[in-house]
Amino acid sequence: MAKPGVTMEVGNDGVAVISIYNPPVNSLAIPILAGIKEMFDEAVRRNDVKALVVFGKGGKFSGGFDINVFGNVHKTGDNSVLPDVSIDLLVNTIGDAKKPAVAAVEGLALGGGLELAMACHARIAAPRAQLGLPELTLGVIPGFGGTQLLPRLVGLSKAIEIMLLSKSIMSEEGKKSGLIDEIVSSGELLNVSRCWALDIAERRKPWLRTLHRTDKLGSLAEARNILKAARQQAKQVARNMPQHQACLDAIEEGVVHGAYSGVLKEAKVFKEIVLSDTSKGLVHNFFAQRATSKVPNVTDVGLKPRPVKRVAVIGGGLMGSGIATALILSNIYVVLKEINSEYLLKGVKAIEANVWGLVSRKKLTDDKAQKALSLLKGVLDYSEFKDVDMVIEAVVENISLKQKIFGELEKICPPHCILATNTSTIDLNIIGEGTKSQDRIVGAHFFSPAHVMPLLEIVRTEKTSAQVILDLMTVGKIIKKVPVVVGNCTGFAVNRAFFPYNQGAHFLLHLGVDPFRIDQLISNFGLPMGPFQLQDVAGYGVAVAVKEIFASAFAGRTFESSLVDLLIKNGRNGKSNRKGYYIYQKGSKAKPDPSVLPIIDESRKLANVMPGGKPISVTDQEVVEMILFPVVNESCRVLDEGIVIRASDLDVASVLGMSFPTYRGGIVFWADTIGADYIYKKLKKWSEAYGNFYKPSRFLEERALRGIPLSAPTSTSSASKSRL
Ligand SMILES: C[C@H](O)CC(=O)SCCNC(=O)CCNC(=O)[C@H](O)C(C)(C)COP(=O)(O)OP(=O)(O)OC[C@H]1O[C@@H](n2cnc3c(N)ncnc32)[C@H](O)[C@@H]1OP(=O)(O)O
Repeated sequence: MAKPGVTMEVGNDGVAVISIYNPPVNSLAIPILAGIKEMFDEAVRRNDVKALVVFGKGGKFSGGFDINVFGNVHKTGDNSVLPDVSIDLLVNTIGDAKKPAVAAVEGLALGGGLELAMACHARIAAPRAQLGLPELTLGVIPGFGGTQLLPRLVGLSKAIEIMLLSKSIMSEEGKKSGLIDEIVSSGELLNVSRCWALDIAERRKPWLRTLHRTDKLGSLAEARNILKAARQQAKQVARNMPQHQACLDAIEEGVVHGAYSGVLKEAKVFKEIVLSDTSKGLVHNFFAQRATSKVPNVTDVGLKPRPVKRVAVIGGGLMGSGIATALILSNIYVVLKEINSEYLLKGVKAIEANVWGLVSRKKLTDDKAQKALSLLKGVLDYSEFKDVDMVIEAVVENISLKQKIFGELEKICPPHCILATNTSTIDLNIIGEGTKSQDRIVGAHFFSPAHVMPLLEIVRTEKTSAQVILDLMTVGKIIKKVPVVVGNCTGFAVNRAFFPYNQGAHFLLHLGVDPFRIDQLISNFGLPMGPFQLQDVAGYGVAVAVKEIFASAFAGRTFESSLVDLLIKNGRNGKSNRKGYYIYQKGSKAKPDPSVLPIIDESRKLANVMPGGKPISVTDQEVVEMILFPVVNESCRVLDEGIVIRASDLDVASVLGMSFPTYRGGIVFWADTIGADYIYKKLKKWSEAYGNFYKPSRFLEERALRGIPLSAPTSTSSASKSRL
């Protein structure tokens, strides 16, 4: 196998082809950048070289700067290891070189990869190459000149859109916007790029130095307006994150004072912002997401995923219809089973509404919608189940009903068929109790709405086979979910770790804190909405259904009140009947409903948890902590019991399943930034004042006392308890 590196071949035509090889994505690791510089310098020196072509081997130009370097900077706090690429390599060596260079782009050119291509004097691309500057998703800004190069090629508005939204475009759109000079087939890519480079060298084509261009920038007044609007937009969509405004600062510097000044500003900001907590959280999340696809004894034992072409979904309710939607959108044939034609029709209509909803939001074309819906068949019996590869049961949370269904499935479905349940709380061993198919019973826990939310918790028992887990992971990826393999317990990883989130909010409310203040503070923290609004949106049925389950599974550390029952008794059902904690009117934002306060007072009286009968006084920070630290505490139990393979899996699950802010890295990562000791002491204090709901877990106490991060791997004694 060839070693990663940069090579150069000089042809008889006088073109030097500089090739990057660093699989899997040709990331620009520091030695690769050094190799590019070395080859460029040599090519410029050599008399037999007239022009250069830069190329990425293996079908990909480059996935950008090596993100591992950011990880190392975050560990050490030393940003001096970041190379000076923008000025030294891209401006001086490539942009201002005495010989022209053409980028031959295929597959992808992202981040530093696209910046390298933009510094060249022309870009030839293969069809459907992915082009983008996704640096902001890593909490940094483009740092190889991107903030200056892109606006000069595609204009300010388009460049800002690509950078601020971290939006990739295809080479076809790149051609229209001026980023790409010509699109040719993959087979012709190198030849056309060589000819183009020679044409520039021999003045048959213009020699355009990107940073010298101003033709796409517009007037200063126009630029100022565009930047002002972008800053406003960034304030709204990227609260609590510094990189969006920082990126605009660098762009503005270049517009006002010229490209070189902009590049210098960019380099300075880049080095500072890489040390931000936001970047630490986002880079952690990047690697954490990728780690979820590595499951010991499943993905490392040479198994091959079996094809899953036909799936039966049982139950056409909210979850079943969402799951069926996700499957047909990814070209998987679905048989949807319901118990009567009325429910079946409702389920099919819900799926159609999901699909056409995507069309109206321009996320799907008409043709693709028709194609997806043609893959759906509604049925009222099991006759179509004889040749399905997988069944996903998504009926109501009723143990005996699920047991009956799995007993029937075992008899009807082919022996290879995976038997999955979408239960969100019930123990899988109980569901499969009466069957002999426990090796193929697995949890496929989707989050609502299932065709939108990206997380798929794959729940396995001690008996689920590795092959079945691998197959479901593969299906998860095909339907564009992030599968996270977890162990079997009440609530699995996400609902288990987050049951104290809702209960903590209710506890605080019963201690006298205003629910609208709680919601505001939690949304300021970065969740899309506060716990009470979320409850309105999810519907009170969920709260009622899980109350008993959690109370018995986690006896002694739960908080229950009569509030939801009282709300329902008073004709409130949350968003579904437009009356909950908030009032919901068409076309306007949810508004706090003061008429809910007497109902809350009644519940407070019944719960009687306020010390001395008086509302407690808490700071804004304490409100957030009193809701999220109990979640950290339960997360500790999840880690201790081995419900997740690694702490970072819980981070990913919390971000994708609970919308915990990605830039905070995930629940465990965030907790470690605060420190186990601080969290332990706070919980201990509250448990003394308000009872066992806050009592620190054994795991948290041990980590706090020993000064070990919560994310550090569990000891062998704990690992031996693993449910995985
Ligand atoms: C100075 C500059 O302006 C700063 C930068 O350039 S920052 C980097 C900007 N680039 C990016 O953000 C791109 C990040 N990468 C991606 O989005 C995706 O990996 C991709 C679209 C390139 C490929 O996706 P996909 O085919 O699904 O493969 P994916 O599993 O994500 O990645 C394959 C492997 O490449 C690694 N990888 C991808 N991009 C990488 C990068 N830029 N640096 C280091 N490793 C990278 C992944 O970690 C993964 O490693 P693993 O197999 O050990 O888990």
